[in-house]
Amino acid sequence: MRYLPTGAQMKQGDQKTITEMGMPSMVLMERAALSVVEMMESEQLDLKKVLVVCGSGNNGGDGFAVARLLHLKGYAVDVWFVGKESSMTEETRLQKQIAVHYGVPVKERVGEDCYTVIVDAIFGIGLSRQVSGTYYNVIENLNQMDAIKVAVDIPSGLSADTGDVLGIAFAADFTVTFAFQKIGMLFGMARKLVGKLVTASIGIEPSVYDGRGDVCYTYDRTDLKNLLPARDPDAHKGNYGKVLLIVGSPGMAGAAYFSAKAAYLTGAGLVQIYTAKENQSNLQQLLPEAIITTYERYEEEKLKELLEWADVVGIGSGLSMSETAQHLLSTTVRCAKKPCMIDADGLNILSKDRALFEKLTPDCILTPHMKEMAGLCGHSVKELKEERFRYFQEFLGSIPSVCVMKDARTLVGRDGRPVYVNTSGNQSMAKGGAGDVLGGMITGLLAQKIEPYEAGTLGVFLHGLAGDAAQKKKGSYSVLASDILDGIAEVLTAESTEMILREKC
Ligand SMILES: NC(=O)C1=CN([C@@H]2O[C@H](COP(=O)(O)OP(=O)(O)OC[C@H]3O[C@@H](n4cnc5c(N)ncnc54)[C@H](OP(=O)(O)O)[C@@H]3O)[C@@H](O)[C@H]2O)[C@@H](O)CC1
Ligand SMILES: Nc1ncnc2c1ncn2[C@@H]1O[C@H](COP(=O)(O)OP(=O)(O)O)[C@@H](O)[C@H]1O
Ligand SMILES: [K+]
Repeated sequence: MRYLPTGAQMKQGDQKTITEMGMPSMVLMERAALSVVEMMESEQLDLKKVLVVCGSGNNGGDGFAVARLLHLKGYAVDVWFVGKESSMTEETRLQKQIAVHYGVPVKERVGEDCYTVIVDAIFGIGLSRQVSGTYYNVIENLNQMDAIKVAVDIPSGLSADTGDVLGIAFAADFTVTFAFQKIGMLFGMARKLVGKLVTASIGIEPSVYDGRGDVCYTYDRTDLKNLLPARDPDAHKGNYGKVLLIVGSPGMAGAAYFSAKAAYLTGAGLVQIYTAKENQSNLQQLLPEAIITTYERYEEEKLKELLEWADVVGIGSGLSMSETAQHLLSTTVRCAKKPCMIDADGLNILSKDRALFEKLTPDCILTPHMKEMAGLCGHSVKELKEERFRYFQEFLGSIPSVCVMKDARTLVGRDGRPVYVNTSGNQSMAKGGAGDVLGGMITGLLAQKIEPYEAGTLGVFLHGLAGDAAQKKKGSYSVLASDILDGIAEVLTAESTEMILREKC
């Protein structure tokens, strides 16, 4: 697990390390600068002639230290100081003095010199407003130079909170960020402008955020071994839960197939699909492992019997918004009294039926994509994209349930719990059926007695890993939902083989 702080949270982390651990700010800065130099050398950048562009804040201080370290290693370095003397921080003033004492050339302007590498240390996480005037011109000028571009901590001009470009931003080939990837780097233009990202450890420990519910986090592949439910050698299918999937209207057998197969592949013990009669023979052929039960019209007693049978329920994928679908959802939400994942048309129905919305429980997980989320929370997709965290938190405050807001960077949350931001997955997954697979995976995890919030975070993470495995085989254009299904098996096979090996050691 790794934290993804905002700019303000990162500053608190810096301060806590300085005041509570007694780590001097100048030592953090030295380590920050060392990590930038180390990256430049390990990436074998052509360091024949380096320009380090420094602002007045501590980002500029890092820059002066980088310049000094490179100079001491014998590389030709110039510093271009573009900040204001009057607003320099104490550390930056000191770093500038030290650099000058060591003989680093500090220039007020740069001429026609050709640089092989440009290091951007103008603004870091302290950028607080739109970039304009001279700073704008400098960044525009740097972007036009023909050199490898390295950003210190974050490309200048990018918001560390949202990834928005505040007027103009440095377009980096490499960014060395300190202690933690900042949350803004995952969104918007930041994904293009950060270039290759290196996160350098400089002495600010993750424990600075322990116990705080307001700092977002993500998972990495190494977390899987602690997250996956154990498989008992004495187990029988009953141990891994009975899943009821109420999915697939006429012509939508695919949604039922993808979600049911995903639930099985993620480890569920037994899957029953309750679907429209028309889908029966297709589904029986596609997935003989599933129990197929069908309806021609809404039958309350039959549905209640199935809800009684199930340990967990998934409803909505390909369900349509017919009257039958509305009855199915209404009875499920009101009567299920067990973990319940609601997806797709289930959410569209919910957004039009406020009385039913009020019946949501802590056992429910909603999995809207941005358009479905817009219907649920009453804000447009554009507004959601601009202020995703604000509206997501607001929505979480209005329901007792877990919400998985799907996008290129999916968020998972529950009121009172930190927001998980997914960093697995890729653009090949922007295809019909990918969401049905996710719904099935989350339901499959619920069936293995994983709590809804954890089933949401783990399901989303695994789904992205499965998409990454699919992209490795099929590239960015040709991945189908069925390839993501294959990806689940690939990721879990690798993980369970490792588990078996660990147990044998
Ligand atoms: N010990 C530590 O703390 C460590 C910190 N570290 C490093 O420090 C960085 C954070 O440093 P920071 O907080 O000093 O802010 P930074 O990003 O340099 O910029 C602030 C300056 O920019 C100015 N300014 C802002 N917006 C502006 C605009 N649009 N247009 C014009 N000016 C604008 C602002 O001016 P003001 O708002 O005061 O007018 C102020 O002068 C961090 O990213 C990392 O690199 C590491 O060494 C690890 C240890
Ligand atoms: N560019 C992307 N990067 C990462 N994940 C993506 C990307 N595009 C789509 N996905 C994932 O694929 C799934 C698509 O879900 P959804 O829109 O509900 O699809 P459908 O309704 O067609 O099944 C979501 O889990 C989403 O996070
Ligand atoms: K920078």
